[in-house]
Amino acid sequence: MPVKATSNKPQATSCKLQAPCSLQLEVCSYKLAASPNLLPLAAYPLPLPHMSLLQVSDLHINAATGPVLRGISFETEALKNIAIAGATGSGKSTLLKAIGGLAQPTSGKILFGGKRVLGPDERLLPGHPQIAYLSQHFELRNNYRVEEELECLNQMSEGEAARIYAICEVDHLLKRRTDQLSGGEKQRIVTARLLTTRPKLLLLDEPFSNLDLAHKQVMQRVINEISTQLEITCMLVTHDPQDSLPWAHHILIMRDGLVVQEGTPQALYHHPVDAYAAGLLGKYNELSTTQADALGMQKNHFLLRPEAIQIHSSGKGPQATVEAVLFYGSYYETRLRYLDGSLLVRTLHAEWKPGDQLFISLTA
Ligand SMILES: Nc1ncnc2c1ncn2[C@@H]1O[C@H](COP(=O)(O)OP(=O)(O)OP(=O)(O)O)[C@@H](O)[C@H]1O
Repeated sequence: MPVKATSNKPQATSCKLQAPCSLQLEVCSYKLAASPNLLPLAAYPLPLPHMSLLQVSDLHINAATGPVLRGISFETEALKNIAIAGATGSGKSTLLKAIGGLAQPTSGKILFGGKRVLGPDERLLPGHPQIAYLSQHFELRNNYRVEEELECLNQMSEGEAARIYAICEVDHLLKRRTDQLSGGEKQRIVTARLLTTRPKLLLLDEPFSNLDLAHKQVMQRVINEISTQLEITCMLVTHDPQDSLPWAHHILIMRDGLVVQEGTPQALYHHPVDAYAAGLLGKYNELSTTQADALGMQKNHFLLRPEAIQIHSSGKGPQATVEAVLFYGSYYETRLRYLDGSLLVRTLHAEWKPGDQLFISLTA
């Protein structure tokens, strides 16, 4: 019987670093039965090419209110784009924070380049030197120039930093004050600031959630360049399948603190384990037995994507009545009344109107 994650948010504490400048770190604090002792700072060698970049094994995080992560295991290689999808409260942010050393595991292991990632209870300064976490709640100091903000964590030469600023499309903003920026510009500056610390893994927590289409497209371009030009592995939490499907090499589907399915975008889109997984990656129809039988499908219960059904104005086969036709720019969605339920069908053209009787079949 799965344990439901609670709806209480974690205690996010802000840890202000003073030197060389202040940076907000989001650290999750959980009440643990026993906190491990402080361990000495470890050396962080780069992972060898044959090694997994990241290995998460049986990761559990318990909050005072109940389990948040309940035994997560997966591994990934360098330069594979990983997307994490899941309903609100399924544990996506907590997983990212644990990977970044910002949330303390209750049990289980996170290895980065073969070495254990220490949690915030085990390090004086929470976080991992080669893992950067871009929070949904990033901050810039007020009344500073962008170039001053960017200097604060910079470990790079002038030329290298200039490349980062160009990739993040902030090079034209360097002389601006931080209170004269849009949300999207601020986000790219925080991203550039993180990149000047030379991370090997960049964790992006819903980076598109507050952006309009134009800023979103810029950020998508920036993220692509970060992995291709800078060779930094990116892991992205997103609610939108339009962000994850074309970008990811591998997707993790989370539910109630568990990874319930993982695989390539194609495998997950076409073969979801259940309606929950199907719904996270796009629209779907869940056919009744009657509907499935009439379409010649064997199973009692069947999930069908809207584009897996064809509409014909004449012919033979099951009939359906048009209820609504919705225009989405590059395609139409037609809602049909079909036997004991409805059906959503995606088409490029729509020559029919509500009330029309049509024939349907499965796409070959
Ligand atoms: N420190 C904590 N104490 C208590 N509950 C917590 C704590 N951290 C997380 N939770 C709970 O665990 C669940 C998972 O939270 P998390 O923020 O990781 O989910 P999420 O999938 O990222 O959600 P969203 O998509 O809304 O950002 C939520 O129900 C949250 O309230």
